[in-house]
Amino acid sequence: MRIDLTGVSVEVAGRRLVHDVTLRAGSGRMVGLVGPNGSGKSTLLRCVYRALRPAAGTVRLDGADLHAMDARQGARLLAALPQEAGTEFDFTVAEVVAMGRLPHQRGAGRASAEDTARCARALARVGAGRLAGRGFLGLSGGEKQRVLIARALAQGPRVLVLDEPTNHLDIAQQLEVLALVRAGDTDPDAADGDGRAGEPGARLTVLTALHDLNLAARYCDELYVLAHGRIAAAGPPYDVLTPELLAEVFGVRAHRVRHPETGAVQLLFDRLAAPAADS
Ligand SMILES: Nc1ncnc2c1ncn2[C@@H]1O[C@H](COP(=O)(O)OP(=O)(O)OP(=O)(O)O)[C@@H](O)[C@H]1O
Repeated sequence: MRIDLTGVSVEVAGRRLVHDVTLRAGSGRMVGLVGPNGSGKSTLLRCVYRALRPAAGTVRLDGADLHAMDARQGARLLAALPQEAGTEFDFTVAEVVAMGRLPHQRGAGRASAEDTARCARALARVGAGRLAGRGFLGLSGGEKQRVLIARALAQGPRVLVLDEPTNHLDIAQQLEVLALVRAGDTDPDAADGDGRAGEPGARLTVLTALHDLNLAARYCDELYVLAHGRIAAAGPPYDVLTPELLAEVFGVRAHRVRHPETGAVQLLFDRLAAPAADS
């Protein structure tokens, strides 16, 4: 499923934080949103997963206006993992993952045997099946993140929106979580409450904010760079992450080197002189 943002601007408390963003993630593509702290990544993503409405512009899934859909319809197509997501109540892991099935349930929302099986499958896919009976609040940051990804997968979406999914993860977990998301496909048994099945094995479309530029370049098909709430550059990762752009947007001097075994490009960074402090 394709996601198109066209001329999206976002305002919070009367202040325009995101200006005129046009972005496309083609069906099955993984698109990264990178940019310095405060550049507007979370604000833009909040608009995509409908925590905010755009002040201008549209967000479309295969051409259909996401903000015109009812909440359940939208939640069957798009699942999100917001930054600092979680729950303040001490639910079990199985209960947290089961929340992903709510958009598919009718009336009082009783879980069917199929819902339960899909939740177990989602937990197994993220390698967290053994955590099902544990309390969510007692998990480590990395375990919580896996469980929340399982909840998003259990939702049976076509599109995943992730805000810094590697936050709090050690390096091995970062690589594993991104590989998991990258390889994610729509659940082949994803018949929803209307009996509509996802295309079997179709790849999920992923839009994710990431801070680590090497990880973003390694896992994403395309990158969009945000600076001061506007798109500064977009395209294939190493076309976008030029030394000039990295100096201008991130204030770093970048060197490209090759991984000695795989030959993959790696970026090394040095801080450029910090800009003069505000007077
Ligand atoms: N509710 C709010 N009220 C006022 N300003 C806000 C609000 N939310 C965000 N901002 C401001 O909007 C700007 C963009 O914030 P946002 O969180 O979208 O950036 P970000 O690129 O995700 O940053 P980070 O990389 O640090 O997570 C920041 O200057 C922030 O202070």
